[in-house]
Amino acid sequence: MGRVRGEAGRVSRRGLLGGGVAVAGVAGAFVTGRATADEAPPAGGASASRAPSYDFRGVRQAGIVTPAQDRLHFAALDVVTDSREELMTLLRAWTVAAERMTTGLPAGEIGPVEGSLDLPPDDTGEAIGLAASGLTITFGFGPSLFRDAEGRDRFGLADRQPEALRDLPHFPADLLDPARSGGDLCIQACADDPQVAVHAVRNLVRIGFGTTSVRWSQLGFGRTSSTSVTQDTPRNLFGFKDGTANVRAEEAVALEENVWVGSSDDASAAWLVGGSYLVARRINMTIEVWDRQPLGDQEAFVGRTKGSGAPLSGGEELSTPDFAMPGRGGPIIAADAHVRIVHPDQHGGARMLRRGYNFVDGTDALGGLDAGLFFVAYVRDPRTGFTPVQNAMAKHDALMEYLKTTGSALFAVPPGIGPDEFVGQALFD
Ligand SMILES: C=CC1=C(C)c2cc3[nH]c(cc4nc(cc5[nH]c(cc1n2)c(C)c5CCC(=O)O)C(CCC(=O)O)=C4C)c(C)c3C=C
Ligand SMILES: [Fe+2]
Repeated sequence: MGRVRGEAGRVSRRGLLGGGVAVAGVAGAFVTGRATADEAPPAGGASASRAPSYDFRGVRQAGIVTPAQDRLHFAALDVVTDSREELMTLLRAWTVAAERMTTGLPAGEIGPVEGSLDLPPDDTGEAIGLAASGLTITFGFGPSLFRDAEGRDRFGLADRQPEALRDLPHFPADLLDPARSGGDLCIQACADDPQVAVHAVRNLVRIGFGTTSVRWSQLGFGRTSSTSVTQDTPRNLFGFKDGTANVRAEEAVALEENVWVGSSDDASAAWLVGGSYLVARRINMTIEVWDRQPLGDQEAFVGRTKGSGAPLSGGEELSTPDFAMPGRGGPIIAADAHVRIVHPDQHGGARMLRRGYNFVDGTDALGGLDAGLFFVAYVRDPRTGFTPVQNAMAKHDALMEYLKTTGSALFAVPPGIGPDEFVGQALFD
């Protein structure tokens, strides 16, 4: 009791342990490896050894084209107040905390162990000694933030609800758990250290106490996409390279066409221009059944080889698939192969920026792994960029026999912010 508050706000998490260099403030922290969300990644990518940090402020929110980090903690929250002011206050507080944590600082300026012994700390402490670890925090707004289930305007925002921001349709073969679906707000925290990602979400949830409650959350590991040409293609839990044909940070034109909301897209959503839509789908994979399928069948279902990830029509991983090449009794890339069904050629050229993660949430009642892909994709318009692709998959894709979608949500992700702005501010102006 009576302990004097120190200058913990001026000390990095590493500095708190005494093992690192205390920094003079946010601007000076972890300069090495620092990048803005729109920049190409620092040389070497987001390797833990270089421990880069990414600016929270910028033209775009970080965590979209940022080279996909290894770990995810995703949370969907419901707003439990009716007050627009309280919602804005929360977004202001989240902005301050997110900017600090992505720099490697504690969530609050007092810090986890420097404050009064009589008060709860303004940071929970489990990231003491950990670097920024490439942490990005990306915020989104769900359809239910604008209108409740009865269509009532909750916060005076209804006339700003984008046309495209409606609940996703119920797709054939969806087995959705409402408790794992939807949400007024979302937080996507990605980092190369799982504890840093969990710390970020935990502290934002703590700050939101009384204004928000967590609806559902998902941990992920082993990114299943590359979002930069500097990254190797990782593998999903079926053992296949995943992310080969993804939209990359370096593809400026493709990003404008497929990922960023344009100025003429929606008159009621000027606040979203330069942002994107985040589609989240929790897809269980029946691992044990898949593992009993012959290698040749597994490759036929995907349309690529399991080893190199090359299309079955030949070449290397990055070779263009030849969907017309004949095979035995039909095209060599089968009519129901995943890469054929979802290919942009089948969907008016629509591409998406995939940013999903593997998950294993223990075992189910039958002893099988409760495991799969937490599919995350950023699209300019889900009505053209996601829904037709998902519908085609649900109806025709050979992979579907091994998939069960248990959670689903859509969020509008506002663009980045300048100095003194809070995340999503333009929605309230
Ligand atoms: C509706 C969109 C998609 C869902 C849902 C989806 C689920 C899903 N995908 C894999 C495995 C792979 N997907 C691959 C490519 C790929 N997938 C989608 C879309 C969805 N996938 C797209 C648009 C693409 C790219 C197609 C192209 O442009 O060629 C691949 C191949 C490698 C790659 O390009 O990434 C694999 C493997 C699983 C296991 C899965 C559900 C659990
Ligand atoms: Fe896919």
